[in-house]
Amino acid sequence: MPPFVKICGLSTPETLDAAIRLGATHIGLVHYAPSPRHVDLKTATDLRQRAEGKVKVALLLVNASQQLTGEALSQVRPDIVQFHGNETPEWLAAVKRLVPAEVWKAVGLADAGTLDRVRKYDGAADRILFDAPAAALPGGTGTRFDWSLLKNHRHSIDWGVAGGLTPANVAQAIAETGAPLVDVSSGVESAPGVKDVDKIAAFLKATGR
Ligand SMILES: O=C(O)c1ccccc1N[C@@H]1O[C@H](COP(=O)(O)O)[C@@H](O)[C@H]1O
Repeated sequence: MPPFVKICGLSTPETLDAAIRLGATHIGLVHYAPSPRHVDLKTATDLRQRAEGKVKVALLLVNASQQLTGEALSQVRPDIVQFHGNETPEWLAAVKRLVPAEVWKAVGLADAGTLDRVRKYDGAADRILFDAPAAALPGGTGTRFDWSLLKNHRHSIDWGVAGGLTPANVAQAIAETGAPLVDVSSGVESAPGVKDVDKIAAFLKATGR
């Protein structure tokens, strides 16, 4: 059974429609001003409504204030909120009590010890997304981590792999980690923030979707 596939950082109706048509199970909208994939809340809401009932929509936030988080979630009404900064388990649990959305937490996977430390999110998050450790930006940089850290990985909640995935390496990432979900952003772009439909197609094909 192929993993779930999330295409993150979509910002136009055309690329959103293509991702859905080509078989993505999830799409991501980035609301984080420093990102080249940032969309304002009006655009995020329009794209979310366009995708309604066709694919699961994640809204990605990074260390957003309480006010911004509330505004974004009540306006966009995503299926999933993906926290990609230093958000605490307590913060995730508080959000989960308030909104009817899945809560995901991205974590930079630097070493085997991270796998133990990340268990603090069990119970607060619905899914852990393993990504490369944060660099200039906390994600979306095309940097991969050592997939062997996830060999035979078992987790009590759902999880997935992100970071530096491309059409050329995603099959290997799936084979090495057994990830139930893979997430890609810059690996399906022709320039930062510009999604490439041919690369999205190649990526989905390589996952078995
Ligand atoms: O996509 C972004 O611009 C972004 C900005 C800030 C935090 C996370 C971001 N994207 C997420 O990072 C992973 C990895 O991206 P990439 O495939 O290595 O480019 C991506 O899957 C998004 O979920």
